[in-house]
Amino acid sequence: MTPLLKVKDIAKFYGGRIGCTDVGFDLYPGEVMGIVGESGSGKSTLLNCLAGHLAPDRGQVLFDTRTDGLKDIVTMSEPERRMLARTDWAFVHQHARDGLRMGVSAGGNVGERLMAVGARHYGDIRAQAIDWLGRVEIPEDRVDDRPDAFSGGMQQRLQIARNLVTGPRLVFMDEPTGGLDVSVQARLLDLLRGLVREMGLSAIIVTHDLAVVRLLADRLMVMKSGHVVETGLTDQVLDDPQHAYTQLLVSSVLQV
Ligand SMILES: Nc1ncnc2c1ncn2[C@@H]1O[C@H](COP(=O)(O)OP(=O)(O)OP(=O)(O)O)[C@@H](O)[C@H]1O
Repeated sequence: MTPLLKVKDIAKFYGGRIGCTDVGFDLYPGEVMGIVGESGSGKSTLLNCLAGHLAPDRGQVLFDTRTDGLKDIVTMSEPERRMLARTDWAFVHQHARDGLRMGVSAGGNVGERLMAVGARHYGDIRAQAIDWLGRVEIPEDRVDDRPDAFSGGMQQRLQIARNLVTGPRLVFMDEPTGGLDVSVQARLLDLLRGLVREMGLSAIIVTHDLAVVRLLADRLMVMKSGHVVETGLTDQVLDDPQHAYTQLLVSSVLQV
């Protein structure tokens, strides 16, 4: 099987400081990869390099495009990358307002993504938007409200609807439950898990929360100081960590 994403020897430096280095892995269709590590370990730098938001200093990020097979997104033209970001990719930001248009209604936020991939019929777009609001547990009568009128959890669910409505093949998530109350986090995690399974999504999830990866990720990559120190199946890594740093990470969570 061809990997959906093939990452080869990625490195990004900020002046003399390491952002991330020597990162390589394959992600197969339907697979969810978690990236964990303490603050400053390079998770966001790596995610942004993978999603085409940041140009790495070295390496390749090959994506299995529908038309041309594996193509390096690092050397791809900007319009091509933008097209991918609108169609096959989705990016769920930690702060919903970074991924939403705050001046546009909830229905408009979801519908806009559909229009970006060519939907034109107003009635269909509105119906699909309402259907997706329902899937993320936002009542239909809130469709014309702006995101500012929503709670943090609702905003995050709206951002997820906006991202998934076009059926992307790869979803990048940056701390999707960060900054929310614990009870809201649990509900959001449940919802995300359901959607990921139902849609057979491939995803890369960055988080410092091991509970998030335990629930969502098939595989785990542990980062420290810009390097990957351990990879493996999520349960294996969390239940039997091999690297001293992973052991510390797991035990510090258990003590909470
Ligand atoms: N724009 C930047 N300019 C200079 N150094 C940066 C920049 N962004 C990140 N870094 C540095 O790169 C390293 C990795 O940072 P990064 O934000 O990727 O880590 P992280 O694991 O995502 O952290 P957090 O969980 O706090 O977001 C850190 O040493 C950080 O200080």
